[in-house]
Amino acid sequence: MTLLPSLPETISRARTDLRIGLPVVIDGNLAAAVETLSPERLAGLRALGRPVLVLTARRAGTLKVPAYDGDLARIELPEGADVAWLRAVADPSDDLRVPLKGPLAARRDAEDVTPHRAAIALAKSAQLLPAVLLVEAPAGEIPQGLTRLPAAPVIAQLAAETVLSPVAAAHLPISAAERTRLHILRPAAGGAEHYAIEIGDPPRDRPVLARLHSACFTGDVLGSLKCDCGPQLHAALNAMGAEGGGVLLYLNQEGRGIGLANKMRAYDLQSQGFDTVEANHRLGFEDDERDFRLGAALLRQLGFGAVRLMTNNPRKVEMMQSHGIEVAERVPLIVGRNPWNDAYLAVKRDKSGHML
Ligand SMILES: Nc1nc2c(ncn2[C@@H]2O[C@H](COP(=O)(O)OP(=O)(O)OP(=O)(O)O)[C@@H](O)[C@H]2O)c(=O)[nH]1
Ligand SMILES: [Zn+2]
Repeated sequence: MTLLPSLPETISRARTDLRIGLPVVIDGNLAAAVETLSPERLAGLRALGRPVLVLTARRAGTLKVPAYDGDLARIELPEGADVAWLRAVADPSDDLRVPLKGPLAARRDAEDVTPHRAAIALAKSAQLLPAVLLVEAPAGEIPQGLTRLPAAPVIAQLAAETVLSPVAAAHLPISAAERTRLHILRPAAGGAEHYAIEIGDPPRDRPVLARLHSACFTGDVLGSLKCDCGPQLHAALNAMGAEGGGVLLYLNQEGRGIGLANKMRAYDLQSQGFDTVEANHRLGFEDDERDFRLGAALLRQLGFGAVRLMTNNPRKVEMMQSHGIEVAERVPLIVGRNPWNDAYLAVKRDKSGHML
């Protein structure tokens, strides 16, 4: 291990840089997150060349801008475009109040957009709006002291962040089972930690009752009626306690991987009439940004090879099976329905294929 940062460590630094408003350097381009960009740094980027606003095809689609790069759109900045203009284009919260944001001209020249793709992937990984400003800096004019990253390896690394190291574990009596052990595991690249809640004596020689539970602060902690996460969490723990053994993976993939701030943006859009999928798309995200390979890696790391998976989401079953975990049974987990989440559950059933 040299004293210099590895690629995962550099990515970890880059996430923080983007979140505090610093640009990063990707293959000679400076890239900054629109969400945290200051007027001074916008001026600094403009002094280097002609910045372009990079959006995902999902966000571009809601703005009626063609995504000539397939999954991305590179939008020219009109004269005088300031931080407020950039934010209004990137953030959909005002789309209905200020519907016309254009005209927006998208670049269609065949430049290599790998740096643009890496910048968007980093913004998503930093749980920021997936909108970045990118400018090619003339050689020799890249400011010293900024985090530098290679585009293609960043994309590959972000897609493969499933290596976790156990950090600590302890006995934690909970109401569902007094013999419970909480494990904390940390990814190599310094991203969010994830937890494994081991109930009783979960068998490793036969399919174990298991659940991959995605963090939901609003549901798990505040008892939100907008979703079914809280009741699912406690029903799963209680079932494992009653059975004398099970494992619940608590994956920090809040908001189906977009983070709590973006989930609250999505909730605000939902209060304007969009459904959960439309809201994610309007923000520039996919329906579901989670990487369930994490769950399979965690189960294997804890010595489990076969599960009876408590879920209504067939995609979780498929992902476990395709990543080496035998799913002997899908155990339905239909709880917590109420008038506030009826429509949400219906969208999960009708648009995301959940078995509800
Ligand atoms: N972006 C977004 N995320 C949501 C919304 N409602 C709940 N979530 C998140 O969705 C995740 C839970 O995923 P769900 O789709 O409800 O259920 P699932 O985990 O895929 O499937 P089950 O195993 O059956 O629970 C949690 O991370 C929640 O924070 C929403 O309206 N928008
Ligand atoms: Zn929830």
